Amino acid sequence: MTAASLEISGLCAGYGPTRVLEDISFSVSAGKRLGILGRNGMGKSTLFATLAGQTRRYGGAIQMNGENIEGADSATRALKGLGYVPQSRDIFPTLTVEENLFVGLKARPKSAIEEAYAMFPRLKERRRNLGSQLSGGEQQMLTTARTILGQPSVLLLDEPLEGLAPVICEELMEAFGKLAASGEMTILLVEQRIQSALDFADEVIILERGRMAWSGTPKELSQDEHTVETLLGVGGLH
Ligand SMILES: Nc1ncnc2c1ncn2[C@@H]1O[C@H](COP(=O)(O)OP(=O)(O)OP(=O)(O)O)[C@@H](O)[C@H]1O
Repeated sequence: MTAASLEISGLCAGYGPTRVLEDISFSVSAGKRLGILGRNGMGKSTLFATLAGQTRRYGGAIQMNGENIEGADSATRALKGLGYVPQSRDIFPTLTVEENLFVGLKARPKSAIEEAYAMFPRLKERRRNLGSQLSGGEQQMLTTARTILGQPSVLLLDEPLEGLAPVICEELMEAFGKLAASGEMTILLVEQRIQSALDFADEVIILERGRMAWSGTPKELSQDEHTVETLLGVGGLH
């Protein structure tokens, strides 16, 4: 597993005739962490779905390690190392935790699921439970672990903390921090919990009505009250 760089330039995309993203350009170096912020409906999930090849692209380029992938279908992008954990926590409800994890292994040996259990020990405790019997936090752990077993070089995490208790959020953010620190993955995180995203990220971008409205470091953002208030709709970060 080796982290890949990601370069997005002039990306325009949407759904059928509806344009959502306009002229999005940014890059993330291999092994770095990008936080993507913005209020509801500003295009964050559409950006991830577009990177994963699940929307209509009107123009622009997506490069992983310098290779253009915007013309490839979703399955090919996944094979090239793009791992996407959607907001919907797509697990198989009628399969057990362990069976769900087997799906993520692709051609890897079954023993590799120990990597998932090392990252999320709760999943090992619940390995014989059905997906439908899991709590929201456990479902998030399962869908994340299943994607990571595929050894992605770029990982897209869409609002992993949504609706979860603070203690579970901490557990997840700690696991993401370890993954990022391993240097084996480039991680893009969409998150409404602004402080969690800022604690995690090396760089941040903010989307506003489908366009890039701001980019900089977490430190620059936390010192820029005007941007925080106008683009994120909150009065301050501390
Ligand atoms: N499948 C779809 N078909 C048509 N329009 C869509 C679809 N999914 C999202 N949209 C529209 O695209 C725009 C951006 O939505 P998106 O879900 O990307 O925003 P978001 O920033 O991720 O919001 P949230 O934080 O609420 O998840 C919205 O106007 C939304 O209504």
